[in-house]
Amino acid sequence: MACFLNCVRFDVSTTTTDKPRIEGSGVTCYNSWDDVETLTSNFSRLIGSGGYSSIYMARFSGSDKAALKVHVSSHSLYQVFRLELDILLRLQHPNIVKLLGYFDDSEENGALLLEYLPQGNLQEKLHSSSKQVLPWRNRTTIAFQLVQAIEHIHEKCTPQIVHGDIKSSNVLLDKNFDCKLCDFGSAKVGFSSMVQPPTMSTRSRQVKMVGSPGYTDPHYLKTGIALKNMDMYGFGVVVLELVSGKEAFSAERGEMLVHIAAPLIREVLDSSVNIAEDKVRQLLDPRLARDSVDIDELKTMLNVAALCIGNSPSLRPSAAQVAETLTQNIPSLSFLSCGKGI
Ligand SMILES: Nc1ncnc2c1ncn2[C@@H]1O[C@H](COP(=O)(O)OP(=O)(O)OP(=O)(O)O)[C@@H](O)[C@H]1O
Repeated sequence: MACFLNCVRFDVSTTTTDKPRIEGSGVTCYNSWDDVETLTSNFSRLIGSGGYSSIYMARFSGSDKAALKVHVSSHSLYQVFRLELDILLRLQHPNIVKLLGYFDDSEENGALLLEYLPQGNLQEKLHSSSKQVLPWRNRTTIAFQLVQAIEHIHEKCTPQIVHGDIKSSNVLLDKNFDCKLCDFGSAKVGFSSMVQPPTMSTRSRQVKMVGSPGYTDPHYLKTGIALKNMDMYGFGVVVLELVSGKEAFSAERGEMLVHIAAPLIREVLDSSVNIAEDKVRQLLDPRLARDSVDIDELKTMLNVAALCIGNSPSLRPSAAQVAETLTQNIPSLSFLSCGKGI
């Protein structure tokens, strides 16, 4: 927290005495930095942090828990905040984190008030040393809900949105372990998703600084063009994490999960349903009891992951196709799909 507070500039000129106002969408617009301080009891509890922001526990309407995401104060990061705000103002989906309010000084400082997700992020749930193991049923449900959120931004929003940073730490979990996609700070909207980022060196055709290790589509690294199937690649890696309980990238061993899983993935793609059960189970998270995991469901999850991380982006399935495959092959998901299409 200390680091964050050093970075934020508390500019008195940005503080006005205007009262918060509730906009048409039901989102509250806070006009004063004092309101932000009050919401977080003066930034007293840090609950998460990312590359560009710190997330504090907040109280919304005096009592309900909420999370306040404060972007580091700078002119360039203000654009990241504004992008995330504009996107969240447009989105309403049960598997996408809900925006409750925001503060925007129109120059450098911005904060997003979000619904609070008490179970934290999926990365911590899967890879922390906690004894609590996420059951198989929750893992398949999370995969399905995540792909529904992706389908929503890809297919049901005009203009379309490419999230650009699908990874397990951007998947939050509510009290029932239902998933909510968050962090739209790397998103690309409409035609901007086709534009090469400025970090692209035209001579070497190498993107200098993009993506999260272990999750970034190699095709994006080569071309710098953010397409929907880049999100499907990140999704495929998250499915591999759900299956194996292994991290997408182990800094300790310098190892990527996609490389560890590559031999099995190749076999899955070659032989699909005929692959030997023992072989498939080799990648399964050893913390899951063998008989708690149906072999056909496991094969379906692996098959989906394999197709999503495939080398040829144009052959990757769409989010809608993955959602359909999952519901057709994992019976416990069929009742969830009844509420689809929000
Ligand atoms: N609404 C929320 N409820 C509970 N925890 C949250 C919430 N939003 C974020 N967090 C926590 O804070 C972490 C960082 O959030 P987020 O990914 O939005 O920040 P970021 O700065 O955009 O990160 P990145 O470095 O990935 O760009 C999450 O992984 C999660 O642990």
